[in-house]
Amino acid sequence: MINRLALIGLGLIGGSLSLALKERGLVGEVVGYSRQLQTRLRARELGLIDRPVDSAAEAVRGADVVFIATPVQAMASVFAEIGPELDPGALITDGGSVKGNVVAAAKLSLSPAQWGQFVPGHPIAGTERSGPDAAFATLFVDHRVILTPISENAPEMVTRAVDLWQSVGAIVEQMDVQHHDHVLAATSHLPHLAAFGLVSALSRLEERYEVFRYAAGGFRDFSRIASSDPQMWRDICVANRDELLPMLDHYLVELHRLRQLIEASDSAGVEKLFADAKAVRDALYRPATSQS
Ligand SMILES: NC(=O)C1=CN([C@@H]2O[C@H](COP(=O)(O)OP(=O)(O)OC[C@H]3O[C@@H](n4cnc5c(N)ncnc54)[C@H](O)[C@@H]3O)[C@@H](O)[C@H]2O)C=CC1
Ligand SMILES: O=C(O)C(=O)Cc1ccc(O)cc1
Repeated sequence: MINRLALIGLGLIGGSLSLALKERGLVGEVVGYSRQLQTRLRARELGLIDRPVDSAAEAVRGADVVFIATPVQAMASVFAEIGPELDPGALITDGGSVKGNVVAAAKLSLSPAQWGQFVPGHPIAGTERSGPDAAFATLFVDHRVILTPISENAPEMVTRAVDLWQSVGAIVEQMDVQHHDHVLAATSHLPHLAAFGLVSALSRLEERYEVFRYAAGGFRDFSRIASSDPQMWRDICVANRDELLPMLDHYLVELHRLRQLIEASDSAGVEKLFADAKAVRDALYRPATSQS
């Protein structure tokens, strides 16, 4: 049971965690801060928080759990601001999609004792929607959450972070920071880059209106995540550039290979590449029915 939860960043992720805890009766009071007053008021209206406050520092005062859910590049200023007000027993954790830059920012701003209270985390659950209105209580159910504990964490702090996420239905795994950023560059950051890039490229075509008018389901599926929040994804791509750029180059090599196969009218080569990719994708998602 959490007595007082401090939520910093009142959007999809922060709001959903709060709703999930509230729905289960696992939290006493939720105090919330988000940069814009309008967001704070809307979060209270929607029942995501009980008490809006005017600063991150004020939010963490007296809180036994602090959850930071701002875009990742905003977290450095949040850590700097909350340091002086943190309770010595508080669990500090976050939901940022990149862990390396968040961990570095926390280390820079927190005192040595507070640094051991910080258990970095990342729920692998979300949607393309953002803001307080996008939050919903079941977001984390049966989804993975990756924790990337640091060596200075007391085991009790890590256990509290694990319990927090398990209590809202998530499946918790642990890995080191660098490995997290490497893997997520491949499975999440690169696909978002590809979707934003495809929509951007098509939108620059002279015949763009016709192109989009005749877009089929495939375009809709592939491009959904290009409706995600631009600021959030700007932060992720820049923060994780060291892992993302080699992954992007790897993808470009594959696209170039595909281009060469098509240019050579190498039907067998194209089919083999597609068949191999289909087998991997089908094995991952095991379609209920096969229609071929
Ligand atoms: N959207 C998604 O599907 C997922 C997002 N994440 C991560 O969770 C974090 C939050 O993402 P969302 O909830 O989707 O974003 P969101 O845009 O819905 O909410 C973020 C909130 O933080 C506020 N904010 C920005 N700068 C701030 C600052 N300096 N101080 C206080 N508040 C500030 C924004 O105004 C906004 O209300 C990000 O780090 C993101 O990478 C993790 C998993 C999934
Ligand atoms: O909308 C989708 O399908 C997502 O992929 C959501 C998402 C966005 C960012 C994350 O760090 C994790 C999950």
